[in-house]
Amino acid sequence: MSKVYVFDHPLIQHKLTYIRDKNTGTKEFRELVDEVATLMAFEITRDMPVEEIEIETPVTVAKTKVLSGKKLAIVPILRAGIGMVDGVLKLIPAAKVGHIGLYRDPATLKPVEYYAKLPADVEERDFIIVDPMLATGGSAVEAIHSLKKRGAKNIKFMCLIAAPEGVKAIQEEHADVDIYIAALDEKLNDHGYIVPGLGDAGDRLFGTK
Ligand SMILES: O=P(O)(O)OC[C@H]1O[C@H](OP(=O)(O)OP(=O)(O)O)[C@H](O)[C@@H]1O
Ligand SMILES: O=c1cc[nH]c(=O)[nH]1
Ligand SMILES: [Mg+2]
Repeated sequence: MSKVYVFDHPLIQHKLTYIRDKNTGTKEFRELVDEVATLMAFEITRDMPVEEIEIETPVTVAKTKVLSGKKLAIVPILRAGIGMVDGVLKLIPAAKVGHIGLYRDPATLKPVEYYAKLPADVEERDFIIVDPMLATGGSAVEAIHSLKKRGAKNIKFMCLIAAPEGVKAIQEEHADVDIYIAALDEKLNDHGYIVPGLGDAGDRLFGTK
């Protein structure tokens, strides 16, 4: 069963409050999403493998640790996932970036894939899918299928706000994928929006409404 990690760090919760606030404008919304993505990347990389090397400090020779070079890729679900990419890359600049284009049909709420481009060495990489919202879970489940179909084996899913329905959908379809969220909200409304949520993440990031 997928594990669910809720990052309830005070800095993340504080910034999330202003992300949720309807009076927060596009510029500030984008900056805050970027900052929270960096803070979440710090937590999500806690289990990254390290190896010991020997270096010389100005004082002596020391055995010390560096990342062991595990290959990573970040995959935003277009469009809204784009808002989280730079924040993650600040901490993991060597990661490659793939893209999965999905939109949720407003009538059926089903995801429609319109684009997919991943790094060539898919099978050698660990993947972090990023998207601010996990609502019905349709988009996340489809994006994970899309990555697995192309050879990805080790996948994590990271989002800002999740509804219980979305968490359940990933757990039922992809029990091997752990879920990392900043807040677990109450429910979905009749239009499939997360309550209390933050509204439409893509529109708020890109100013399209
Ligand atoms: O869990 P689900 O019910 O599938 O909903 C979540 C999806 O909805 C939003 O994307 P949207 O379809 O609004 O596309 P956009 O990013 O282009 O705005 C969001 O960014 C997720 O990808
Ligand atoms: O609340 C929601 C649900 C899906 N997509 C969004 O952007 N917001
Ligand atoms: Mg949207």
